[in-house]
Amino acid sequence: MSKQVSIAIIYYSGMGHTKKVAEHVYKGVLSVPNVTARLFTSDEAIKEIATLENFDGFIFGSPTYMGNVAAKFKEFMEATSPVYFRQRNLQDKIAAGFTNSASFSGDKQSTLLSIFTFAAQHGMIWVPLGLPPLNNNSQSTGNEPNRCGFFTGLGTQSNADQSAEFAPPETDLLTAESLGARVAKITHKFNN
Ligand SMILES: Cc1cc2nc3c(=O)[nH]c(=O)nc-3n(C[C@H](O)[C@H](O)[C@H](O)COP(=O)(O)O)c2cc1C
Repeated sequence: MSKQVSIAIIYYSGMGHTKKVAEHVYKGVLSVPNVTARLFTSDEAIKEIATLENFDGFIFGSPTYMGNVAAKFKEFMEATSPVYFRQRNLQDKIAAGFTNSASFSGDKQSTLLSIFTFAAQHGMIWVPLGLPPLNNNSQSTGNEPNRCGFFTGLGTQSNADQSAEFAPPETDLLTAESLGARVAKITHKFNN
């Protein structure tokens, strides 16, 4: 019988949009058999930092604020340093990332690269989004999966004048589920 694996989704969200994306990542993870998952805010993760080594895979998410991860998410990143950087307890775990912001680009790539670098410093194994960007030709409707066109991780877009009740749109939430399912399947394969 294959071993059950566990995934932690750790995110920060100031106004709820990134939280909504995180919840759909979580839903995608749970769609895969023999996988358990837990959603942590970055503050919760800081308080329970010693429990993180029990997870097999991680999906990190932050809104893009001023072209990078939010300061509160950076606090979490730095909190892992004394505990894990020297002990290498997160070495060889699976990792992926997502970010949400108001503009289609909005410098989201910078945020994804910060999350990637964080994972790399811990020796984690990075899983990119794995979906082609289809919103890039004259036939595109703008509702394709990965409509923001990122490869490194997931980028979602929430209109600046819409609350988390209305943004990001359904297509981004489905893309988030796809990332969750992909990370769950790869974590499962890697550990079995
Ligand atoms: C301090 C601050 C900085 C921001 N910087 C950016 C930015 O660099 N690029 C962008 O596209 N949107 C930017 N935004 C917009 C947010 O990314 C957007 O509102 C996002 O949906 C917020 O996610 P949240 O509800 O999870 O906090 C910024 C918002 C704030 C409050």
